[in-house]
Amino acid sequence: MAATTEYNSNASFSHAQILKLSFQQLFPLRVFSIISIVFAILYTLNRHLSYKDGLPLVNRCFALEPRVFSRWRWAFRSDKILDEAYERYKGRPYRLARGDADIVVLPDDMIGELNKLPQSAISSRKSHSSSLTGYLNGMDVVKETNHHVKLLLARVTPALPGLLPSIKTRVQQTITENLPQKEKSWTEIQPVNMIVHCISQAVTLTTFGPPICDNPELIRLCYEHTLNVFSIMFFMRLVPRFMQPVLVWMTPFKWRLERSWKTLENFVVPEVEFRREDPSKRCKNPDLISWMIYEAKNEEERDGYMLTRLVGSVIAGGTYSSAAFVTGVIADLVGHPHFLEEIREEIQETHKRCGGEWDVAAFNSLDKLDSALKETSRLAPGSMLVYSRFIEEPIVLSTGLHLQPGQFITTSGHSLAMDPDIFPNPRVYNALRAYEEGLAVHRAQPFRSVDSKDHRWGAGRWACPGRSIASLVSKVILVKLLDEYEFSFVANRLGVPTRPATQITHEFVFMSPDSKMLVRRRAKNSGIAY
Ligand code: HEM
Repeated sequence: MAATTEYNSNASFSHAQILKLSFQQLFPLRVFSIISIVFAILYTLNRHLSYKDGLPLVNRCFALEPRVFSRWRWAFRSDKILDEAYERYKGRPYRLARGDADIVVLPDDMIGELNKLPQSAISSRKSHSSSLTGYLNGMDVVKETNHHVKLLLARVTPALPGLLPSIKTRVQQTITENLPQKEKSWTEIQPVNMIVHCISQAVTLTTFGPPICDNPELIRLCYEHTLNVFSIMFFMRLVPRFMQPVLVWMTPFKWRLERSWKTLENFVVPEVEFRREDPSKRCKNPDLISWMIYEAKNEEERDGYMLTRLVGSVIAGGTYSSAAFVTGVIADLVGHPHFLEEIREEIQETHKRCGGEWDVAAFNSLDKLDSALKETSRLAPGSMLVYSRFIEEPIVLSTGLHLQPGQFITTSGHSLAMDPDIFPNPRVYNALRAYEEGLAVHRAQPFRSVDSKDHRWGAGRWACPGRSIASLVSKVILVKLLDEYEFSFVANRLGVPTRPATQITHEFVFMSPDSKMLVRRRAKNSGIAY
């Protein structure tokens, strides 16, 4: 037995020795060489897939990193990514991995040069369509034509003074119907959802004209449609492109959007057909649809289905962006009551001066309110990336940087807005910043102007074509609300009244439609009646 034991223990010893030997000898030879080959392949692939233009890459750790990581980091910490990139590369171009595309972020001073390029060289609409996942929510129609953009600028904007009385009446009616009229007690409301009613009234008026613009179903459709378009984009930008066409049908938004496109079609197509029968008589009203039919250059541009899609894209561009913006202005002023008081005084004085006749000149003379609009849009712009474009022809910039067809470019409006060299104490809210910086410049470059240091409307030929509508309608709503109502914050879980949060998802900055505030009617107000 002993011999056997000895034999066995000897045997196990020799096995262990053999194993150790084989491990030492074979592991380095086989496994290490496999690992080395894998690393060599990965290294070569990584180098091969890396860009060769020397631009620093932001938000991707290495070329082979799965794009979904960039998508998620960008979705939830885009402001920090832009802040870090600006700190390292201020004044230099860099490449931003957003997950959906790698975008060259150019310094702001390149915009002048890019604006001089022919229209065929860079496209804003192809870039917007891609960023908004246009192929999933129908926003890709904007790739086909710029008919709507041109007419918003060339026809609707100059018609605004004539449209103002109708805008004011509708805003006043919506406010009276939707806001509580109690003076003694506070009522909790969802301000974005309330203000979106006012904006939708103005958007349907400028887009469709009366009487169809007052159809309650169309007004409701206006903001529901926008909500679905943006919800699809927000969720789908989180998942890889190859999964999007399937996954989108698993969200309720896609089904709702399909229905809202159909309903919009039922409004637009018969209306277009009716107006097309006699454009010289039926396209006289100053509204976008009439102008689009009247000034169409081909059959496609006056086609009812095409116009449905274009109108849908205008509605989506203007509705919630403006509602969230107006709510942001109110929330900022409530958080800084001394500014609110100054602006209320300005409204009261203007009311007296214009004798209650609130025309465009009266709204334009509200220098302090205009300054507050600039400040809120600086701190919470609709999008942190502005001047986003798709390159269509090879371009060599004066710095020697080559831009190739198929590439996306953009600029970071957020980085400029937060640059202390441009806006001192940039994180501090100062409603009168622009007003105090210099009244002459402030008046020459009001809120609706594209000449702003933070490019709140984008820049150049394709800056937001709805900026004058957004600016005027915001003022119409704010004058009435600030003068006639008092707002307050709802207490958080610790009992502290807290401003509704500004949220950032991807590059978009917005206030949730679910956010709440308190409101009551002011006993002492100027009695502004539109
Ligand atoms: C406060 C509200 C708004 C903000 C902050 C805003 C901001 C912007 C920005 C930054 C752009 C991109 C410009 C660029 O790429 O250079 C844009 C584009 C656009 N906006 Fe606005 N906008 C607002 C309201 C409106 C309204 C009310 C309308 C229409 C009635 C509108 C219609 C559009 C359209 C159609 C485009 C796309 C233009 C194109 O395809 O080139 N926006 N907006």
